[in-house]
Amino acid sequence: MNIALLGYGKMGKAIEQIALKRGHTIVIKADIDSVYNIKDADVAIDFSIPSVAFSNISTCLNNGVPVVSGTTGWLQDYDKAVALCHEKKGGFISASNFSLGVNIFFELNKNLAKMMSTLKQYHVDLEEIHHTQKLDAPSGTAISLANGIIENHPDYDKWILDSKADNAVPIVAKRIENVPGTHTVRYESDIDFIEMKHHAHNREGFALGAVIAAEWLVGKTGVFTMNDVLNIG
Ligand SMILES: NC(=O)C1=CN([C@@H]2O[C@H](COP(=O)(O)OP(=O)(O)OC[C@H]3O[C@@H](n4cnc5c(N)ncnc54)[C@H](O)[C@@H]3O)[C@@H](O)[C@H]2O)C=CC1
Ligand SMILES: O=C(O)C1=N[C@H](C(=O)O)C[C@H](O)C1
Repeated sequence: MNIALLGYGKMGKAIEQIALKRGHTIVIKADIDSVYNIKDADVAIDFSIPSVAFSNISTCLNNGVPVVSGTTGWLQDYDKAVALCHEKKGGFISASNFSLGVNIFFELNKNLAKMMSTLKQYHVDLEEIHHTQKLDAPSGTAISLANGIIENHPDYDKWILDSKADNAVPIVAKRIENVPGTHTVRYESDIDFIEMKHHAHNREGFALGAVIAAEWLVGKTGVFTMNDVLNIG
């Protein structure tokens, strides 16, 4: 496949390595202010920055190029991207986290929330730790985990960052040099706690998942998630 990388930072470079190993060709490496013809690509993979993600995705969909989006922090425009994809009969996958491990963790989180939904003695907390260059907080993955709890536990209907409130899943965001991404879900009672943690050793899992999603998306029409790609959940 001919792949366009929209964003050639830490993730763009990690994706390039995996894509080349899997026999693909990188035809566009677009970063800030790059000029390119997106139609040169069979599929685009956007790992850029929150303020440009929607514009990059729109460029792809308006030109008939399927697009995989890993950028986080642009959720306010997600519904517009979905509408544009349907209007143009394009292909679009967005995920807060493309790694297989985190997608399994998402399912465990939903199941644990269901089990906890009648056990009022336990209270949930989320923590995410990322490198200090990260632009958004909380992480997209932490928001997905919080939503998994909200959908399955009647005591929670929103999330809150670095604070506490009734009916809110509290999320603490920490920034520490060189951490690729660590997420912890913890249920605490007066007697004990139960904790689930996903720790990425490096960015390889995110990059591999994004390339697998791109391979899967080509030739399909619609809006998809990683559950469709991995057939889990
Ligand atoms: N969904 C997932 O599995 C993962 C998502 N991410 C997300 O991906 C995004 C990128 O992460 P990193 O590569 O670590 O960040 P990064 O800061 O290393 O790279 C982002 C790149 O986008 C470039 N950029 C700025 N304007 C652009 C434009 N108009 N078009 C194309 N590129 C432009 C920047 O110059 C920079 O090189 C972040 O939002 C991060 O949260 C990161 C890892 C995994
Ligand atoms: O910015 C990152 O690095 C990461 N961002 C994603 C997120 O916001 O959840 C995924 C991963 O944790 C790495």
